[in-house]
Amino acid sequence: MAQKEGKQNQQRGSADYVKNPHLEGMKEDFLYHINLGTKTNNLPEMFGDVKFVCLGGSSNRMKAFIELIAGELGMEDPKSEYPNICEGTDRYVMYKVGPVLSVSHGMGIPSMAIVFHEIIKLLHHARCKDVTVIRIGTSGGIGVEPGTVVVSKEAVDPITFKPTFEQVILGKMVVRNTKLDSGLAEELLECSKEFSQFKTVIGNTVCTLDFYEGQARLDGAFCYYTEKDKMDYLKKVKEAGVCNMEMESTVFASMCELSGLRGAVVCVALLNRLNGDQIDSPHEVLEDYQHRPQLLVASYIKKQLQTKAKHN
Ligand SMILES: O=P(O)(O)O[C@@H]1C[C@H](O)[C@@H](CO)O1
Ligand SMILES: O=c1cc[nH]c(=O)[nH]1
Repeated sequence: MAQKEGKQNQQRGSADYVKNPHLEGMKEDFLYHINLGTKTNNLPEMFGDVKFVCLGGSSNRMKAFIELIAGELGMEDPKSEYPNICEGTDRYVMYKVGPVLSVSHGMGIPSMAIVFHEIIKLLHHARCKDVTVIRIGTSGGIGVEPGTVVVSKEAVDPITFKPTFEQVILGKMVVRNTKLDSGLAEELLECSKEFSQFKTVIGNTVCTLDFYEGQARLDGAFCYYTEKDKMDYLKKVKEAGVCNMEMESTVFASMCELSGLRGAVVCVALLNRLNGDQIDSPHEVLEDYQHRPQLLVASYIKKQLQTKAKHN
């Protein structure tokens, strides 16, 4: 059942990020997986100034990102202490410096969806406005050099390569739109020009349910297809304008669309899947690759904040 939800699209930038009448009647909304609540914490005081939320799979990456942001914005903590706001739970981590929130989302669609529901409600309860959300991640490149940063034009499903995300709700299949903010993607691409040490491209991103069979790898625990089947599929993927594959972009984009949040997906390609499946580059090389989307997004945020400050 293709729902019309996505078409009722909210105005981007509006603070009305949640669309749930049930929330109003609740005594407390406890955001269980991030260990924060509307009664337990003063969310407007803690988060009311948030303008950027950056999400990425791993806890260490998101800690490194907040340190980078602190440096870029000249807000370093002399003691280098960036407390994990979600300390009371080990599901996700969250760091904040000025108007930037850095949050881990774990691996895969369900993990991303859970934390993003709670982040959207957090923004709502904190009465945040004009928030931009960016996933900074890693991916498998399709026909691009390892180390290339891909800014997603569209997050597409792995069967039809259309910008849709399917979710089972009340036992029925609901199809949601996953169109990303094209203006934001272009702004990020423009910003990437200052980084001559790596290439940045815009292209579609396939979102899968699995890293191995879901991404046509030959090196999983099970594989019931041939190398030719794999290459035929990856060729079709490439022909659909896809530059990379990862595991969270469609649910992320669909939730941006539903909430009205401006969203982008910026992932580095760790390898070119047309040349292999194993990610076996040296640790330092992978660290350097993983740092690239962070550099680009941190620079973008800095510029946006500087422009805003000039106009105020
Ligand atoms: O957050 P990252 O970019 O690391 O997420 C991608 C997609 C999967 O969650 C994971 C697989 O290695 O990498
Ligand atoms: O190949 C890859 C690499 C990182 N993340 C993915 O989902 N796939």
